[in-house]
Amino acid sequence: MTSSMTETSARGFTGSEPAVSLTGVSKDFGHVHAVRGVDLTIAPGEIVAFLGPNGAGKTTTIDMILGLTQPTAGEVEVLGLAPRHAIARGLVSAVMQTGGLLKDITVRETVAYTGSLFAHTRSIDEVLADAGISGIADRKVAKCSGGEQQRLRFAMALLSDPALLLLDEPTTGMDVEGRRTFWSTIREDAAKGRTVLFATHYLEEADQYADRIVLISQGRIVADGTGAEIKALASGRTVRATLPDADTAALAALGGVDHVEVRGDSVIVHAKDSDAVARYLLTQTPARDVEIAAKGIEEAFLSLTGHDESEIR
Ligand SMILES: Nc1ncnc2c1ncn2[C@@H]1O[C@H](COP(=O)(O)OP(=O)(O)OP(=O)(O)O)[C@@H](O)[C@H]1O
Repeated sequence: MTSSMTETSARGFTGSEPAVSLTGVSKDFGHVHAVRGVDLTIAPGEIVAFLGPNGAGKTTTIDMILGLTQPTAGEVEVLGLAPRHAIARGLVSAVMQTGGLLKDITVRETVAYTGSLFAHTRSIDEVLADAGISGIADRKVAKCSGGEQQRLRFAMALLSDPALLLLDEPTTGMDVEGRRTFWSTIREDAAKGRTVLFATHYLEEADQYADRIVLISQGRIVADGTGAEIKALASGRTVRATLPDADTAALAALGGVDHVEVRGDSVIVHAKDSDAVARYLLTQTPARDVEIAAKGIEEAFLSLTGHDESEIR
């Protein structure tokens, strides 16, 4: 056990409770059902990606874990405590996407200023080193790249030595190299035992940096597994064609077809063997405008949410 985790236990967290426990959690904003009946347990030390398209409910769920918003129904526990209590004990920190930095002070001054707001914190040099920004400690925030500013936010989040770190789309706007450096810093730190939950739109990012991916769509968990398991769901291709009155049963019966959908005059077929579908459409039907595309994550969500939930869990 590291000294930091011993210190964490002194704040009432023994490490035996789940880092995050959501039971039947829903959140409505008026008539918008942002989160619908989510059950999720994250064990201490896991690195979990919340993967989902725009509006899936990722931020709303993270906000509930942070105690920033209350669920309409269900229960949220963080390290066995109500979110607000866990935050008050410094057990949870967050790295959000933007905002919160003063441009005219240096990186070190920013961390020192944040540290001065807490009663007990780790040393400034230690968190700068863990976030990989000791070398730019005297640089003005305004002169830091987007990636460096995110690592500064990460350093600030490390001051309380949280057991749980939440990151909401932390690499938005960063280039590939910036992303890689940012994530290798996070992973190195997480290896010491910190639990990390991050939201992302990118399957690749989730696959590379998380141990487990929770796929969320329209407020529901539609899949939960390793990167390889989730990638298998997102593999295959989509064949689209203009075909009024498509015989969906015949299409669904073709080998390797996962899902058939009709939208107006178009038919959309998700399939492992797209050639067989295209051949069928072009030779056996009056289909026009046949297009084949790799099934991206958005298509995977569509095909997943088109299934009965019990089939894909
Ligand atoms: N304060 C609010 N008032 C009304 N509707 C809201 C509010 N916050 C979120 N929503 C709605 O709830 C749904 C889920 O939003 P949320 O921000 O959680 O999704 P997300 O997965 O984080 O999306 P993104 O990737 O775009 O950040 C959306 O339909 C959104 O418009």
